[in-house]
Amino acid sequence: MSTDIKTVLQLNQKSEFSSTTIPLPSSKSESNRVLVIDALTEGTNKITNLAEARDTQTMIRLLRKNPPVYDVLDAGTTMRFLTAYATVTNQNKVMTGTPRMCERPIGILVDALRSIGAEIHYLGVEGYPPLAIHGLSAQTADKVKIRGDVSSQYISAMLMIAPILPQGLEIELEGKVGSRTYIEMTLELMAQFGINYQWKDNKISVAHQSYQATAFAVESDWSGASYWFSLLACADSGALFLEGLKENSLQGDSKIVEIMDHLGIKSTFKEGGVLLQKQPVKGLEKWDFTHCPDLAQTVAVTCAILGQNAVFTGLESLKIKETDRIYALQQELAKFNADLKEIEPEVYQVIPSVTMPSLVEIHTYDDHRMGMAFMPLLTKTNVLIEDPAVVNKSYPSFWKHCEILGIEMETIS
Ligand SMILES: O=C(O)C1=C[C@@H](OP(=O)(O)O)[C@@H](O)[C@H](O)C1
Ligand SMILES: C=C(OP(=O)(O)O)C(=O)O
Repeated sequence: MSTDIKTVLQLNQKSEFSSTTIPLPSSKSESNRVLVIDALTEGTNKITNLAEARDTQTMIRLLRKNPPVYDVLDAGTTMRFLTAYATVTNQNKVMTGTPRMCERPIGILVDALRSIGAEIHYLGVEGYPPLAIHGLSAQTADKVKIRGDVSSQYISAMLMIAPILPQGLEIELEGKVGSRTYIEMTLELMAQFGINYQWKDNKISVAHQSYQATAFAVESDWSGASYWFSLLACADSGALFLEGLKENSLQGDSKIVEIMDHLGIKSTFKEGGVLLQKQPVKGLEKWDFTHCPDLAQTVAVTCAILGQNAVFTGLESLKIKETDRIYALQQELAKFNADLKEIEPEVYQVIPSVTMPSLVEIHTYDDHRMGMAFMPLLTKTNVLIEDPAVVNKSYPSFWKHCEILGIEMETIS
């Protein structure tokens, strides 16, 4: 997605942040779900606060224009959710995306859809996009087994189309289930649009029924909020008010409150958002990211800066996201003499930085979270972020929000 012209953002060192309000973006995970639900609802919903994220804008554009080829660019949820949507609405559709998207597996979802009667062909490598969908003319099964340890997005995709299927659907989750909070988000949103479901042990059942038109306002994005928690944790002093966040969120990444409580941030929920203040660092010994994988980069960088030798588990899915995030973290942490070291299979330890160069240039690997997670390094040194527009995937106003905080920056082409 990056251009050939190398654009770099220079962030000048700064370590104090006066009490400032940050207007967060809306959640792309919630937005992309309600857009699919909306497309499957017969009446008219009133949906507000949809995300500015490119992933969401792509979803809106594809649903509105309905082209024969759904090019989702690098949006995982858009790829997985629209594959199921195009199938259940019995359309002929080619699903494609960026070269990286065509390396992200989709075979588990395709198998699940085929097992209920869908006709789907691979146009390139078996198990990966691009795909040709030829709809679902008749439902041939009402039960499906899906393994839960690769991506929860396959399960969310099947759940959202389940009420539309003439026979409904029972999904049996096989093995370890990762990103469970995202499955819960899907079900909770479906319930808000009138859908009844049952989740007992490893089986989720959804009978045939209709989505009910309703009003829904998308919440602010907890994943995007995590970078501001990290910035304050790494800063010498200050306070921040993050607008629009609610304590009882549908988003599992609200776990950042608990994680950052160990890393020197006190969070107080108030009318209209959450106030972040500094408190003594209690220390983070270990954390399991199985259900909040998108926080791993934020917390790894924070620990590396704060001298925390934390042990991380539950990082398996990071290798198949926008980039191999484990490799990317290891490469970029090394630039300031830190590491994310695999100490046992699938167990990683943050090796914090002891000496900080006077300038660190961060490569972003076409991954928005690489660009944003390394921003807090500016509390310790000058930072160059390559391809700053990478943040557009989830948080296009990220650098504008850095400016609100008085972070000095300069774009160099
Ligand atoms: O359903 C969702 O909105 C998401 C689920 C997670 O993916 P996996 O289920 O692949 O871990 C997460 O990493 C992604 O950013 C958004
Ligand atoms: C992994 C992510 O998104 P997706 O899988 O939807 O591309 C993300 O936003 O960090």
